Amino acid sequence: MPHHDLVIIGSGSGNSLLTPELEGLDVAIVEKGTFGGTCLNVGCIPTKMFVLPADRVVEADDAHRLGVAFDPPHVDWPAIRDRVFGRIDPISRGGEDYRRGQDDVTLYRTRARFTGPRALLLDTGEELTAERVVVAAGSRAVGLAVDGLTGVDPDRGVHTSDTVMRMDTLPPRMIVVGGGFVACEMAHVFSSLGVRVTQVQRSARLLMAEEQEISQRYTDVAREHYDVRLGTKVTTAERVGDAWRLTTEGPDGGTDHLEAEVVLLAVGRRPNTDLLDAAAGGLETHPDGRLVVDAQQRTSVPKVWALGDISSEHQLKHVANGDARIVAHNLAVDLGRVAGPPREQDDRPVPHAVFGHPQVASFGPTAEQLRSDGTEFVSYTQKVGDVAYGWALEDTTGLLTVHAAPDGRLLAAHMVGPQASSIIQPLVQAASFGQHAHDVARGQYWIHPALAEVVENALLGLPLEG
Ligand SMILES: Cc1cc2nc3c(=O)[nH]c(=O)nc-3n(C[C@H](O)[C@H](O)[C@H](O)COP(=O)(O)OP(=O)(O)OC[C@H]3O[C@@H](n4cnc5c(N)ncnc54)[C@H](O)[C@@H]3O)c2cc1C
Ligand SMILES: NC(=O)c1ccc[n+]([C@@H]2O[C@H](COP(=O)([O-])OP(=O)(O)OC[C@H]3O[C@@H](n4cnc5c(N)ncnc54)[C@H](O)[C@@H]3O)[C@@H](O)[C@H]2O)c1
Repeated sequence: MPHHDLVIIGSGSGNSLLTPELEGLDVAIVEKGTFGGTCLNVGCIPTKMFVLPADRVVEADDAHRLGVAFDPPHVDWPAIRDRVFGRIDPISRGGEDYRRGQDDVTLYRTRARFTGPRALLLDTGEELTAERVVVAAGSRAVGLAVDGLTGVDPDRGVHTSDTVMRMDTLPPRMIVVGGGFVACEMAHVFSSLGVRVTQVQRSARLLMAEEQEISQRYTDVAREHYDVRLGTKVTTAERVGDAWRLTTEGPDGGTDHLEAEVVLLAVGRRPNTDLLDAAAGGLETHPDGRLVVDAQQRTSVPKVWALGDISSEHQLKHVANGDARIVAHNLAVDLGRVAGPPREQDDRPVPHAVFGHPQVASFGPTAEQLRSDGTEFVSYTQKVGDVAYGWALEDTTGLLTVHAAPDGRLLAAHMVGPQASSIIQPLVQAASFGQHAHDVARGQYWIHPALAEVVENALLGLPLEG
């Protein structure tokens, strides 16, 4: 039975663990799916590459407000799709070939599950043991339990984000079920590319977890672009010819029927612990299936660490990468290759962005959460349309809300609007380093008349003490 110094389960963020400090170890990587994991192959990177042409279409359509008109776009789906995967697939293959070429790395292209602490059985029948194990097995899209919908079936038009980006042709109609990150980004992409999209969201707004006004504005804009059904759930599904007919129940209890060639299920992701027989490995899990880890990313079993979606409450790539940096360091400390102490998670804010139309970006609690926690705070909302670049953009919907402690510490920022994912970063920095809001605003020049003046003005608007 092969015994390795280190076994890594999952080649997404797990593949970035092998820093120079770990050189020379006998390492095994076990990967059951496409090499490189979710972000590279079916997640962050392809989705954002699809969002870009979608943004172009919306911008061109919107340009009449600036005095410029374009003809309706010609959308070449195979060209759009092949640009994306023509770039990504070779990176995945190259990464796999590189690992195969390393003398001290063994790649097992199959599923692993635990049979005991640091003991694994592969679907090929091979058994492995290891001195150290890192579980980086990620998460997967969940399905929808609805009568008539017998699971994800891309050949019959029932997709998740794993398959929808590789469709041969664009369908005339698509029903997107869900109102979170994936659903909103995909509804933006496919509606902009000419598909008649209906988004079905069981809650009262899209992106419900966002600050209420941001979620409301996002929902209002989405409704201008495609059909959004709020407070609506899918009750049954049936196949009608080449299409799906979904029966829905609306907020007033009334039923309706929606038809589309493609149904995209975007109703959340669950950690892959069940595929791993985590319990057999002695690994404790949270009620939602995540592995329990401490601040050093150690699981409940000695010399077994975990990182990324399998253990994190944030299913975000920058968080998985941060976890991987901690685990790589702590492995090196454990091996005596670098001096301690081990690294720990700190309380830095975790930002996220939704690359829909418009973009949404945020970190920290919403006003509602701050109030229910009894936190003392002050707020200011700066409209994008009220700064000079916002005039240039003719922006009517963008805004940035900042929440701060009365002493000037930034607690949260929530933005909807153009390039929100980048605009918000100076606020993430200020909050991460404990900078005073007014120091950030007045301790530097803000390029005029750049969009970042939204940040400057939001900070200056905060009614702080002193
Ligand atoms: C459509 C979409 C868009 C996204 N966009 C963004 C974004 O813009 N920004 C952002 O920050 N995040 C985004 N995310 C989230 C981000 O992709 C994930 O948080 C991140 O990829 C998680 O990395 P990971 O290493 O934990 O898991 P993964 O990258 O999923 O790696 C886990 C690997 O483990 C393998 N595996 C699982 N179980 C086993 C087993 N038992 N044996 C062997 N191998 C196994 C899997 O096949 C997989 O390759 C997006 C996700 C999706 C689905
Ligand atoms: N830009 C990004 O950073 C990005 C993009 C995509 C995904 N992600 C990550 O991946 C995670 C998963 O994304 P997601 O959009 O699948 O999940 P999500 O948790 O963001 O949204 C799930 C949505 O499905 C709805 N839902 C859940 N169960 C349902 C049911 N039975 N019927 C109808 N609706 C139901 C919820 O109300 C919610 O609107 C995100 O939380 C995020 O961390 C990040």
